[in-house]
Amino acid sequence: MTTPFQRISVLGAGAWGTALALNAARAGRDVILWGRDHEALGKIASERQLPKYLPDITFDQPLEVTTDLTEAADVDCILMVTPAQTTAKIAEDISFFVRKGTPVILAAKGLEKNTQRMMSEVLKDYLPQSRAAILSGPSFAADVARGLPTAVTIAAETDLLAEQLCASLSNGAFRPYASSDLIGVQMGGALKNVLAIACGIVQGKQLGASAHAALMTRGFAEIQRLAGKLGARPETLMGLSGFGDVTLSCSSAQSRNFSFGFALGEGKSLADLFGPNAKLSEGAYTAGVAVELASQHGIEMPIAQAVANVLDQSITIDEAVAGLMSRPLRRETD
Ligand SMILES: NC(=O)C1=CN([C@@H]2O[C@H](COP(=O)(O)OP(=O)(O)OC[C@H]3O[C@@H](n4cnc5c(N)ncnc54)[C@H](O)[C@@H]3O)[C@@H](O)[C@H]2O)C=CC1
Ligand SMILES: O=C(CO)COP(=O)(O)O
Repeated sequence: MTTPFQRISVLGAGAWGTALALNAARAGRDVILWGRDHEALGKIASERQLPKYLPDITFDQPLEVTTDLTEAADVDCILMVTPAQTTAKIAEDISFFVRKGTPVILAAKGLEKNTQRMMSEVLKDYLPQSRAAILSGPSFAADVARGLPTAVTIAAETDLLAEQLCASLSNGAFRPYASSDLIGVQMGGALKNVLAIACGIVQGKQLGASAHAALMTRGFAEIQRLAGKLGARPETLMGLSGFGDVTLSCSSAQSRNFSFGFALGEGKSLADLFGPNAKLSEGAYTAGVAVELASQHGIEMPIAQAVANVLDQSITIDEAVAGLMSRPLRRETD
């Protein structure tokens, strides 16, 4: 039988970090949740609630919390669950305390701006003594926090480690599948957020269900092209962390990326959407990185390009739609 990692810390007490901490507790693990907001952590510990990120949910598990990174590093396994652009800083802050060989599961779905690094590359640079893993797949934090069922993929460099991590986090409502395709699992998760913004725009602008399905399909082809070029395995992209998460995030208003796009499509301004109470939309950061990577690798990603251009305000949504519809005709599978 695969031995689970018993003592687990979760770095990041937002929606997904808190949901994953609850999930690990349900799996029978000893969990400690690290965050920087004393007040929010206090509410999690004393009232079993996180109103800002998980409204209307009272947790079925008690959670131990800390603001001390040293304590959070003194565990058998770490889950890093803060936004992608913060992974480097947190990995750097904790690096002195993490023991050699500690598995670190990365759950952020994004690519780093400016450096274009995947999360596993960030980890290698700042926490080289750790063993990287990726958790990704169709999983809204609120669903997981409520204990609703889903399945995800956990990738690690060895099958044994991936299986151990799956055994550590699985419970009656959370079914992880093991993989050794770190690139495929993280690229699927990062790129689907860009496509979810595009699909939200189409819905918000009322371009119709046919446009939505066509965009999702062609966007998925783009994801397969870029991720495949970077080394992802095709079967990974057809799995939970690729097709599965595209299906979820591109068709549900529960997705923050989809609803960000929807609001844009309805005519909300970018200034409003990036305002002080803005919800995290990882795709807004990843769009530009995806386009840069595509250009470096000679890959066409017209939908990601259109999202990036709408976000940098170099074109309007109407121009983006017209541009996509007037591209030269070609074979579907080229
Ligand atoms: N919410 C969801 O349903 C899912 C989210 N994810 C991914 O998980 C990652 C985190 O997302 P959420 O938890 O949903 O976001 P969130 O916005 O709910 O929470 C982010 C948390 O990170 C903290 N944080 C931000 N900057 C920080 C810093 N520099 N140092 C320490 N803490 C910092 C915030 O205070 C907050 O507690 C994202 O990459 C997202 O794509 C993945 C799967 C599901
Ligand atoms: O990744 C997610 C679901 O699998 C969450 O998506 P959003 O960040 O768009 O809410």
